[in-house]
Amino acid sequence: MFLRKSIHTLAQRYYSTNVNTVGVIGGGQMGAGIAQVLAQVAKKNVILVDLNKNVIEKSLIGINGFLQKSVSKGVITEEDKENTLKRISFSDDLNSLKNVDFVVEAIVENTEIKCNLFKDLAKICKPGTILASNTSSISITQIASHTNEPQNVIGMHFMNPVPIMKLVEVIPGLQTSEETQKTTLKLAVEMNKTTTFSKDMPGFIANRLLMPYINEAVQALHEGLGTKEDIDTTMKLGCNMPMGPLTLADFIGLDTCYSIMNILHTQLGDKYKPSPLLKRYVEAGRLGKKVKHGFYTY
Ligand SMILES: NC(=O)c1ccc[n+]([C@@H]2O[C@H](COP(=O)([O-])OP(=O)(O)OC[C@H]3O[C@@H](n4cnc5c(N)ncnc54)[C@H](O)[C@@H]3O)[C@@H](O)[C@H]2O)c1
Repeated sequence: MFLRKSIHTLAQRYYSTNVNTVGVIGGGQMGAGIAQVLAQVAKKNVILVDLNKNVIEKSLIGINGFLQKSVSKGVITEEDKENTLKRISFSDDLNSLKNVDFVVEAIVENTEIKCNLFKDLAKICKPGTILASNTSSISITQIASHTNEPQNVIGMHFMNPVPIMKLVEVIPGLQTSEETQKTTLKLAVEMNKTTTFSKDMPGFIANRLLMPYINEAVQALHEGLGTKEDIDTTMKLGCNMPMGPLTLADFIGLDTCYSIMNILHTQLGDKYKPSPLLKRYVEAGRLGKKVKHGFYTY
């Protein structure tokens, strides 16, 4: 562990950015994880903003719980935990981001809501602030067109759970500058993440490949090809997947899966049509693990 920590400290020194304070918008499962890693690993000051005060409370409990587990396992010290928590502040007011150097947006996967948020951010944040979106599928170029500095807008797609998963997909939009790309890559290194680049196409690389697989599993369940356990166990034990596709869908959030499939369907054609059963689950509010009820009950 010592060696790994030293290599990371060296990489951080070599690649460090001028970013001191980062605003994270959306305190759901992704936003909370991004805020934690920014504060814990990259040692940034973080302002986590969510419109919903209950979510803010839940994020704090979640981050605290994750850090406490790491202390119990001996991965970090009690002091590391306290210092991480001190670096994160919480707000329900977007104006609290007026002095940040970098923003990571992680709100609901909805094109109109994201575009409106970026329009507001362009008015609130100081000129030169990099605005990154953690969108799973929405065009970065389209989001950027709602700001007055599209060169500063970029996709920074983290994987779930953020403190554990190594990858960040980086997606430059049509007008994203080299400078914005460099700073984003450096920030990802400071967070101890590995990066890949994807063209700004629906779903980028990860979800262009993953979502049709999950959707097909839902369709298989819809057609009665097997029970949910049959489908998940077949893929887990038969194909060495770390978890079955329906369990994974519950983990991601069925609303998020459905939104991504809709973007793929609208922009890439009928091959990507969401399964009617996925739609039904979303209509029923059975959104997966985050609400304790999806294909499975938690
Ligand atoms: N869930 C995943 O596995 C995963 C993985 C990678 C990327 N993403 C992407 O990350 C984003 C967030 O996903 P999530 O799973 O964390 O969703 P989530 O439903 O857990 O959280 C979304 C949060 O955004 C907040 N919110 C909504 N509108 C807001 C606004 N205008 N201002 C401030 N807060 C607002 C909501 O209160 C909620 O807390 C989505 O774009 C999703 O596609 C998700």
